Amino acid sequence: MRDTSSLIIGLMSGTSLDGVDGVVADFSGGAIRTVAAAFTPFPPELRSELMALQAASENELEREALAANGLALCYADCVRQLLPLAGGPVAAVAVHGQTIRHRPELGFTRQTNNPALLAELTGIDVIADFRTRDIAAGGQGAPLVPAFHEAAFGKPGLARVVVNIGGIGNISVLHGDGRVTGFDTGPGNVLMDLWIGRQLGKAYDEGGAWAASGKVDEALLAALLDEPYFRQPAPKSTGRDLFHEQWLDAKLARFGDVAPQDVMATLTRLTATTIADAIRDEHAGVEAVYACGGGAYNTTLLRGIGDALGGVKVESTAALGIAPNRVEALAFAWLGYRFMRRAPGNLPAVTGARGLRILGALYPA
Ligand SMILES: Nc1ncnc2c1ncn2[C@@H]1O[C@H](COP(=O)(O)OP(=O)(O)OP(=O)(O)O)[C@@H](O)[C@H]1O
Ligand SMILES: CC(=O)N[C@H]1[C@@H]2OC[C@@H](O2)[C@@H](O)[C@@H]1O[C@H](C)C(=O)O
Repeated sequence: MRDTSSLIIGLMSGTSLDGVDGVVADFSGGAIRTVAAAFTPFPPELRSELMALQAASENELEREALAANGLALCYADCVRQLLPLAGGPVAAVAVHGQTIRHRPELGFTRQTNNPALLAELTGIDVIADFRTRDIAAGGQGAPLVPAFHEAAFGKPGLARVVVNIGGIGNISVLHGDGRVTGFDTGPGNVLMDLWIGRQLGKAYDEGGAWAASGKVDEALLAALLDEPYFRQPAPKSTGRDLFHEQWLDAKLARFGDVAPQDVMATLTRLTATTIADAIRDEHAGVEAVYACGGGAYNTTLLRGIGDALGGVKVESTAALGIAPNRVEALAFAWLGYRFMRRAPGNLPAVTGARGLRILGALYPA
């Protein structure tokens, strides 16, 4: 492996299933610097196949393998956009893959991917499969970003929370004394995206404007909050395996008379409340909350989190120097860098693993 270069490409495609976020990161001299960023949307057929593979279906072995090949083409496309902007030789591509099942309680998680094909297409070392080793060590295999959040945003003496609001939400509590805790809080945008897609044919609620036009239905909110996952102690992680369309429809069944924009306001409040409750349970006196992931662009949601925390300041990670839509790809570049140095990437206090583990597997160029 050419570890003379500290330039790593990180690629993340998350539970929102919108496409691939990529960055070129430079870790020289202990710094964390984004050199370039790119986004490759999924072709609509790939997106709908990846969505279908989230649940059991006919002939899924073959279909998963074919989807993995399609995914590798998208990843390669993102790498091709990034390479001319890198400004030097890239040592490795660190790629998350696409989660299609996450069942740590059964001892597995599946990020579909074809890293061998990506190595073939790019001619660069590929590091993939970041979650399975943590699960093998008894952990959840998720969330993995808290270690990166501490490295990038931690500040001694300050209690900060970083909340990633993608399809699913997860918090990293940086206690300011070196301790880091965190877990998946539940739905981030996944239910909101489902609802606005069904009602208005839009991919998401831009800025949270539609939610802001409705009012929260307290009875529906109580029904949505009546979910054992929210009460389960950490370590815990979740995904579309639990928070899917059927989950939402079962909850909505008794509330057919609630206006669509009020349902939207209530789903937005659900995400805000579960995140705020999780933060409060972890730390009584956080000084600031920084949001990343696409949900950081939803001002109604951020206002909801701040209000639920009694006025704690909630702003995006841009305030700390990293654009919210780049944080996850940067985190996987960082995990790739850790792998190259054979340094552990997991935090047992977060995932529940028996110990620190080196995360990832190498597919040489
Ligand atoms: N301008 C915006 N206004 C409101 N919401 C937005 C905006 N931009 C993005 N989003 C939301 O963010 C989502 C994408 O977020 P992101 O890319 O962080 O998710 P992900 O990485 O796929 O998920 P995860 O972190 O769960 O793996 C979109 O589906 C949408 O709901
Ligand atoms: C299994 C899986 O892909 N989990 C994702 C998902 O998206 C958000 C949340 O659920 C988090 O647990 C994780 O992603 C981030 C990047 C993580 O591992 O920290």
